[in-house]
Amino acid sequence: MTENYCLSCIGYYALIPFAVYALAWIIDNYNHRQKLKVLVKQRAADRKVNFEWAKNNFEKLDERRAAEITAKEFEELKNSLQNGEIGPVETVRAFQRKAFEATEKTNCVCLFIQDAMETAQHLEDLAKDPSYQKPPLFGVPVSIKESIHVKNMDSTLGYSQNINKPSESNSLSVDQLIRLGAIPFVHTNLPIALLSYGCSNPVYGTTSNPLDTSRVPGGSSGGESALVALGGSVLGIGTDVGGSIRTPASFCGIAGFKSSSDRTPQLGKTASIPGRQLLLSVEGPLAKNIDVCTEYLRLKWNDAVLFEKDVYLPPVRFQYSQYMSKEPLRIGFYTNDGYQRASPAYERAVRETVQVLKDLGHTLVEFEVPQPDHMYSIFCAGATADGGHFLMNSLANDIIPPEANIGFPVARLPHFIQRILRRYWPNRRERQIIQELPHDTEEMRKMHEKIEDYRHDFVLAMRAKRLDAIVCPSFGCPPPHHGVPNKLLSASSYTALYNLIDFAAGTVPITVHNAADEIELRKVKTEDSWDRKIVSESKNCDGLPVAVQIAAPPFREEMCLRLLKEVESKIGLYHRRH
Ligand SMILES: CCCCCCCC/C=C\CCCCCCCC(=O)NCC(=O)O
Repeated sequence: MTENYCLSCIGYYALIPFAVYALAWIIDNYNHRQKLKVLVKQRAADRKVNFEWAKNNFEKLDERRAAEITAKEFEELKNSLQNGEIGPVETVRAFQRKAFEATEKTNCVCLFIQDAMETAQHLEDLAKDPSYQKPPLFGVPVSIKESIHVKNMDSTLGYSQNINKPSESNSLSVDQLIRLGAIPFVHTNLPIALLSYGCSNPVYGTTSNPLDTSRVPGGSSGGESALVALGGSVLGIGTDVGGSIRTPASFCGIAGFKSSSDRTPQLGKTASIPGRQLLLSVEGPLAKNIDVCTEYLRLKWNDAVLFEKDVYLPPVRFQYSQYMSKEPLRIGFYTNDGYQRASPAYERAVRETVQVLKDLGHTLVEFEVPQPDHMYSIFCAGATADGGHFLMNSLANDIIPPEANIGFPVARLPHFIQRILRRYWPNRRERQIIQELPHDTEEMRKMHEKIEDYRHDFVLAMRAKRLDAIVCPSFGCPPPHHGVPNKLLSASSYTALYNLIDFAAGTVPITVHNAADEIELRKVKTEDSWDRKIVSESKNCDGLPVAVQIAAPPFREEMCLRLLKEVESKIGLYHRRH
């Protein structure tokens, strides 16, 4: 009896270290969260002061003059700054006002970059010297996605744990923009961790679509698309690893372009998942039309200094011969990628584009995406890189409001449970994704091999039909309501494919959702919750823009831009309206 009593006492004592450890963990966690909450509050207060500063600053410029300046299209703005009709200081002030109004409507600006005023004043002083040669973007204010480093500004990526960690230097792209005469003047909003096409985070809140504020502006460069669409910036720089330039551009009715990864530097931005091997995040432009994107890329690729600063960047200049060519091309097209049927309006947009390209003398050939289920599953594996380990740890370390929640709880489970789920998870498409998430180095190596093999298969499929480029939907559905993107991964398959195979790809808006699309929607068959969400989110969106996507192999960026321009000039929304 006594012996039994002693044994059970020892048993209880043995639990004490565990209890102490658990208690310490709970206290630590609580303290950590409290600290984060303080940081978030502090940032909200600092942001208020920052916005007040911007307001005081732009109010120094007459409102009518500001409106005159911001009404100018990119080319006209550039020329007016070149010929001295307007100056950099007043131009920054004019765009600050417009960006301020845009953020009142959509919450698209994180912070105004205060150094912009100094840069503008410096340019103005330089221009007083008659021998000064104005650089090509002299005085043009540009907006920068928050994940791209700007000296003295945080790149939080929407994590509260990253508040008050300012960048020590500019990213290469920001440095280059300044060298070209441009003035980075705002940092724009994004979804926490960047891996979403919504746009919500605990630090700066939720950005809305300017055309329907109950819907998302797209992501992750959603602050950019909302701002540019509202005229608060003539050129925005975003990043794209699964569609984060093209999706927000499509959702807000503007143009967006991402090159293949070899044509843009990697230095100076914080990637959603650092150390990712094959799915590299790519910086690129968002603007009201594709000409502005092209002009920016022309200047970017013709700047020899860029290639000196990043010795790993292949020194490939802007390829005028591709861009100016009038040679008819063979172009593949599909309305359905075989993974996720897109809303009818996107299918119609492809059919209308195909007709336009045929009329222009190109040959259009139907194309089937090889192994679509495999394609999207290995994309998810490649985009998260380590089975979601880094992502889930970073998220677990933060405070995530429900509308910003991008977590996929499966990745948080112990691997032996995930291995069971790989077999028995009820939803087919989710099961396929879980099966590809790597759990050890061998699986990770195999994942990379699968991506390389898939790239090769895709190129062979294009070669078999002798294709130069591909036309397809820009996305699976119209901008969904806030909170939906993270429950509807599959709609991103149309953009994700071109990151997986590292092609150049761009989108231009060419039509709007209409009543006939909604009638067509009634015929759509649904298999799972993703299909059903596509259908429900495609309702009541009359008038929202619909874009088309054009993609081309790496180092054929300029050919891709040429085709986007041809389509936009014929049926593009803005060309038709203005
Ligand atoms: C049960 C399902 C398990 C799901 C595993 C999901 C992995 C999620 C990966 C990708 C989601 C794709 C959404 C695409 C968003 C675009 C991201 C982007 O381009 N970001 C830009 C950047 O990182 O620079």
